[in-house]
Amino acid sequence: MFCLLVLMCFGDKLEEPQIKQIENIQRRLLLSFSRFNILNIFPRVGRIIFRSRWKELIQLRQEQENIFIPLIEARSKAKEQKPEHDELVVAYVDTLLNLELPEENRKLNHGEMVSLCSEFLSAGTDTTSTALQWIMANLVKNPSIQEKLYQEIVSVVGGNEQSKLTDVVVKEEDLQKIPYLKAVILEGLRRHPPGHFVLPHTVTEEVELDGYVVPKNATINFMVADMGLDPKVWEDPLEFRPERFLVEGSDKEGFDITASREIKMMPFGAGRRICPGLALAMLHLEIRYKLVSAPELNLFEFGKNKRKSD
Ligand code: HEM
Repeated sequence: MFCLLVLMCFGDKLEEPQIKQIENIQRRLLLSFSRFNILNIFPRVGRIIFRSRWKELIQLRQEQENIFIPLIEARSKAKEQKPEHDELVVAYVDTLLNLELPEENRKLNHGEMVSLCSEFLSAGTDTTSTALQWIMANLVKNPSIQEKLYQEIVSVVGGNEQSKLTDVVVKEEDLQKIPYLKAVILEGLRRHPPGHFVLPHTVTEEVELDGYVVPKNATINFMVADMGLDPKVWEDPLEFRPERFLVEGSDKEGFDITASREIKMMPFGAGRRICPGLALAMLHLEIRYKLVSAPELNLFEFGKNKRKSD
């Protein structure tokens, strides 16, 4: 997942040592997050009291810039050298290089681009892979669901008992014809959302909600995981039952994951701060799912073998 996002971010297939370097700095920054967060509370005093922690943060950031900026500059040069009509698959960095901030009438500086690339890599890796792990765990636990999904995929992409699914190329447009797969993924996100909360939000004006006054500037959050388990909204909420996401009397999946019509669950948040990677994540979850059916990692076979030995 991380390698894929690095490729999407910087556009070039990097060598493994370079990817490892990026991974290493991202991991160190992420793991130090809670230790550095204290510097955010009283920045001026914090810098003096926690001097060594501040120094460590500056060093890490410098290290991150030293790795990211050459990649951003390389991309900028490549774009200059290649005329517009040349085939250069658009990378996230390209969109940042093109971006003009309308209110300030300027381009992004290198520091801002580094932060945005860092956010892109961190926000998309563990979320998607955690979701995928829960979905796979539930398929192993529920062989009948696994079988139904397997049959649906085979019926769309072809293949029979002898041929391996990996012999068949699954195209993005095939995904539309596999609504049960989408339903399985939605059920995974309901039952085990990777984030139990959204990012902290602030109310811009005082509001009254259910008799409680929420003062202006208060930090608020939402219990995402509990929403998906609310028995008033979901029948047998603890059960893994993808069918609940299929429209009754049809084999189509018809759930609005953007929560724009109603909010029954919000694994990606809701409203204008909704996860900007939602569509990408859903695509990765669907595509990745099929990739794990490679013989050496065959989830379907794993499930079948397990059933036999049971
Ligand atoms: C299953 C996968 C994912 C889940 C469940 C998820 C969930 C979320 C949630 C709950 C938020 C906070 C929304 C809020 O504060 O209201 C968020 C924010 C964000 N997500 Fe995702 N996400 C996923 C994948 C991705 C991917 C693949 C990317 C990009 C590559 C991404 C990029 C972001 C960014 C940049 C933000 C911050 C947006 C902001 O500050 O307003 N996410 N995500």
